[in-house]
Amino acid sequence: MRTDQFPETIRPHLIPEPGGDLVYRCLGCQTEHGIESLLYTCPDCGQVLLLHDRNFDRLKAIDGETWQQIFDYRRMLKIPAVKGIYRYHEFIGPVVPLDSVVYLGEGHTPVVEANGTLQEKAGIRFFYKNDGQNPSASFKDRGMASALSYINFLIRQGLVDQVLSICASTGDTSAAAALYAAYLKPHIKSAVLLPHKKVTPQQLSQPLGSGADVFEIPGVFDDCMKVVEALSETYNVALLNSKNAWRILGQESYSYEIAQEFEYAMADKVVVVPIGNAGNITAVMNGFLKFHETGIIDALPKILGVQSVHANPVFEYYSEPEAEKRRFVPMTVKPSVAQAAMIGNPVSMPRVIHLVDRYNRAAGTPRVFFAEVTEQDIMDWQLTANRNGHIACTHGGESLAGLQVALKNGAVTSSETAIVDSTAHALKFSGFQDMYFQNSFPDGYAVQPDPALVNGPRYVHPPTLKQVPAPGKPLDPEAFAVFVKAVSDQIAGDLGLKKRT
Ligand SMILES: N[C@@H](CCOP(=O)(O)O)C(=O)O
Repeated sequence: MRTDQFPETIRPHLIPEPGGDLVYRCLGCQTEHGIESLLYTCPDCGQVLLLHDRNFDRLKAIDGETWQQIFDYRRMLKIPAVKGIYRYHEFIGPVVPLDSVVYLGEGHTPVVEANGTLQEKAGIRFFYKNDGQNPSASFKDRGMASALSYINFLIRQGLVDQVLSICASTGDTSAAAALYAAYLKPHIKSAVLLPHKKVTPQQLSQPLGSGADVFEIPGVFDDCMKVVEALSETYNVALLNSKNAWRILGQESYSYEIAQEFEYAMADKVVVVPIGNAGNITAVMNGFLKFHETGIIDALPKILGVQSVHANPVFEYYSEPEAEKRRFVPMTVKPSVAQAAMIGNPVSMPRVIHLVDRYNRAAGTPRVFFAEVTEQDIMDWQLTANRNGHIACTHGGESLAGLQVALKNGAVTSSETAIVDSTAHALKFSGFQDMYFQNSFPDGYAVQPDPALVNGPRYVHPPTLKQVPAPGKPLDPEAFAVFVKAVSDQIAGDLGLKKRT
């Protein structure tokens, strides 16, 4: 559709123009800092930052319904820069001109309703949002598109050049960072730090394939994060973890997409997200708060944050019912199948504390809840989901297991509708499925396979067969006919097939 074919009321807003007045705002001392250089913590007090639009109120001059139409009409545009997370430009990164936007196909991931069997088992109507269908197969691409678009903007203005991006990762962040940095070659090079042997082979292959410098460090993610923080304090590098507030802005698109997908009716919705470094739950709350403040959504949805009992510092913090008595205590994590969330000291914890409070106050009632789940339940629910036509990763299993806990303890009721986050592609974590099927989980995980969920390939080589084909060694037609008959008879027998009459 050409722009002159859109309704007149929408036309002036269709193609976003740079605007807004973004600053870093410190969550500790509230000081604001300019965005001309990349800041990760407040130079005055060391606390984490969020990006704040000092001119946010200008967005309220457009009513909520018109905004809804703007986003809906923008769906039809063929301009790459607004095909991804920048469809919500005014809320994601208003200062970034469209020609600086880096679009690799991120965002607008499918929202898939669970089939009847799975909904019945789960006891609630629910949808998976498959963020594994992003370019590097996780939700981190949303944040990288934002952070790298901003860096690209700085490069184009001649404010920076030859950037070295750096991040600590349990796998997904490094894959996303390396991918987006590779796209901006030669201006950006990337280096990633991974905890040695705590990243799946598929995830390790991703930054290697994108040409990043990959460093493996003894310890766990939290140790890598400390090294990355030290490097970013001492050297001229661009930190790409979600400590970088531009990452949070991009990940807010997850909330905007859910709102748009459900026609902006959020009153009866529950958004379920797993928590690791806590950047995602931060972004999800902040995103919904912005849409609520501008009247784009009718209400704030419930948010359910889920952690494994093996890495549950956020859950532990909120398990103290009296707010004044809560103390955050970083923990030492144990092995978890939700490996991307094996984090004991989430960098966004101060943001979570700040935003949970704001969210609940804006809603006028508690709307943010937390659940902890066992490793066993994570695996069982992941496999159950996938047996019902999904591609949930272990974190998708964790989210679904958390929804069960919330239904049992009454935080969520069966009359609501849940949107469950599968943060990455199931294939990144297929090794855990193998361990489950082969009953080979090391003791630390405490996972025992449910025989009803176990599966494995069956090798078919009937003993009567004298010859079988091999690569480059086809059988002669007669021997091949014997082979086909013997093999198909055995498979038909195994499957209990009846002959055609
Ligand atoms: N799960 C993460 C850990 C780092 O998270 P980030 O969002 O702070 O970058 C990963 O995939 O590495």
